Amino acid sequence: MRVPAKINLALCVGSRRVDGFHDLSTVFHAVSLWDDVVAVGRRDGRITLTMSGEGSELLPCDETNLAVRAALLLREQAGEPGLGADLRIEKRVPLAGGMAGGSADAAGALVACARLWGLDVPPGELLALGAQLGSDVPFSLLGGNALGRGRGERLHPLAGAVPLHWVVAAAPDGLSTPAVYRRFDELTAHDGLVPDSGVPTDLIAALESGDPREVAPLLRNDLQAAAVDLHPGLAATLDAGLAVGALAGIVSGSGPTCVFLCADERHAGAVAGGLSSARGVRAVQRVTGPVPGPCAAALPVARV
Ligand SMILES: C[C@@](CO)(OP(=O)(O)O)[C@H](O)COP(=O)(O)OP(=O)(O)OC[C@H]1O[C@@H](n2ccc(N)nc2=O)[C@H](O)[C@@H]1O
Ligand SMILES: Nc1ncnc2c1ncn2[C@@H]1O[C@H](COP(=O)(O)OP(=O)(O)O)[C@@H](O)[C@H]1O
Repeated sequence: MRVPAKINLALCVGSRRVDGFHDLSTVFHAVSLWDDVVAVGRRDGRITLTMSGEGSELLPCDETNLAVRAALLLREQAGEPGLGADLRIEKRVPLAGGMAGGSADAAGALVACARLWGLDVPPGELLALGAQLGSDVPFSLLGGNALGRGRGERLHPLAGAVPLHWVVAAAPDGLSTPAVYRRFDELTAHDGLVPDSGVPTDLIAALESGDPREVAPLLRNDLQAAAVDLHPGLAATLDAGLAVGALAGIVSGSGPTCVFLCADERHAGAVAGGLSSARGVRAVQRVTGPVPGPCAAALPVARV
């Protein structure tokens, strides 16, 4: 089961709610960088996990891993405690990079286990289970382009199938999502700013046009200042991408991965080449989006 990473073309962050989450309007965009999740049956009712690839040596394989939690939640929901599985994950999405790799693994485990165990779970129910595991998990199931509201879990699929070309610049380390949201709260309070989670309608219209030059000036990430504050090297990475000709550069979600929008495939090749030796950039990859998630047909495309 191949599950894509995401970037946020717009991440409009509102105030912190009483439950500790922030209200959002975010335009999710799934890109061609995937974690692979496989579930193989076992008869002893145990759920085990082995991981390889990007950052996997830093992750526990016990019941704190999002993929194991996903399998346990699905089994509990099915009311079949005897169901077992060996989960195997090949990671390619940068760990703690703001590209929702953990959410992709949880989404992959839900779908792979549902198939393995022969459970007929309607896609809408899978999305609801995903939302219990993390705010980004429903989008990892859906993929494509989607507007996320609430804490990011309420999804409206968006039109816009023309591929956009991106260069992804991974950082040598990760950033903690809660720490970035906390820094966002501190910075907005300090600067007297009013957080605004209004829907970015201009960006949504530009995305529908498929013209990267229309999309570029409308990319927006309200968490970017907080991520750069916690990881000052990101400012140089963003500058380096613009210096080698990217149409626009932005921190992906809570960071520290930076993504650069390019005009077409050739341009992406040139930008990737220019960025590959930039200081503070661990790895550079070219990707396109949108790409479908494993439950792509779960919801109809909406007009917002
Ligand atoms: C910032 C975003 C943008 O898509 O993703 P990443 O860039 O980290 O991948 C998301 O909002 C992250 O979603 P996800 O990583 O699933 O977060 P969760 O597990 O639900 O929550 C982790 C923590 O992040 C904070 N959080 C998350 C979502 C939200 N709308 N408001 C928040 O304040 C809370 O502190 C929460 O305890
Ligand atoms: N299977 C998993 N893959 C990645 N991270 C996981 C996984 N299970 C739990 N986590 C936890 O989720 C955190 C966020 O990881 P990740 O989803 O890669 O980044 P981000 O939230 O920035 O997109 C990790 O630091 C780790 O503690």
